[in-house]
Amino acid sequence: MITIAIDGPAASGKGTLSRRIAEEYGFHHLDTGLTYRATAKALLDAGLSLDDEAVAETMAREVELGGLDRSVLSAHAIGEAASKIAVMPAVRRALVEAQRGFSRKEPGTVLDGRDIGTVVCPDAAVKLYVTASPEVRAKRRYDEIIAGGGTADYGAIFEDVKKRDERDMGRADSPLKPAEDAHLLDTSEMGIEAAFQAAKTLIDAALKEKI
Ligand SMILES: Nc1ncnc2c1ncn2[C@@H]1O[C@H](COP(=O)(O)OP(=O)(O)OP(=O)(O)O)[C@@H](O)[C@H]1O
Ligand SMILES: Nc1ccn([C@@H]2O[C@H](COP(=O)(O)O)[C@@H](O)[C@H]2O)c(=O)n1
Repeated sequence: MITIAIDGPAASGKGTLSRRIAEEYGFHHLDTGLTYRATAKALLDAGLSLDDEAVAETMAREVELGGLDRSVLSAHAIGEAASKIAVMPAVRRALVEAQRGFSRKEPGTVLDGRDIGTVVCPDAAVKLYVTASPEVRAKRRYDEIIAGGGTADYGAIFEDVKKRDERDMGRADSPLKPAEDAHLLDTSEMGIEAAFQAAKTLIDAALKEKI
């Protein structure tokens, strides 16, 4: 069983890259951000507070990894709520347990998130930390919304990206940071295909070393 751990800040492209890598190697993929989003959505839908850790933990334990729908969970308000409940240790414990179970699937898995290389799968065969400047990430998010037919304000998205970084990097439990043995991949000046090729080169070299 091989696990590839991919971490990085919001809109760095880790999800796009992870899906591509999973397809290339024939591995199962889990976007762990969706597990936080599903927990937050369950609380919002039930009209429950985002501040009650015990209630949030109960919702986290009910998340089904097979039922995560990216199109439903991608709403901005759900992402904001997800990053708020992601600071709660009990929520993280519940979701990390489920994510670790997923990571053991054969023949291999790709998990992306904020704490995969540091907490969820510290023994992953390969760890990548994907990043890009906040300006580039905000522009990618802006382009994504416009391409989907929506309206967007670049300045507001830029502020959101910075706020999300602060919350994810500044929390006490499992803050976003590169694992000590992660390969850094800055895609600020790379397109999707170039980023994939750079990741594949790193993964192939790392896997060869392990054999
Ligand atoms: N290297 C790249 N060059 C240009 N655009 C990219 C690149 N990588 C990803 N994108 C685009 O940027 C947007 C954000 O990518 P993606 O959703 O993969 O980021 P993410 O890190 O998974 O974000 P989040 O954690 O917030 O879900 C998407 O529209 C994607 O197509
Ligand atoms: N391993 C993870 C994944 C996500 N989070 C939190 O969820 C928020 C939403 O994640 P997206 O990747 O879908 O944008 C994110 O901002 C994090 O706060 C996490 O803590 N750990």
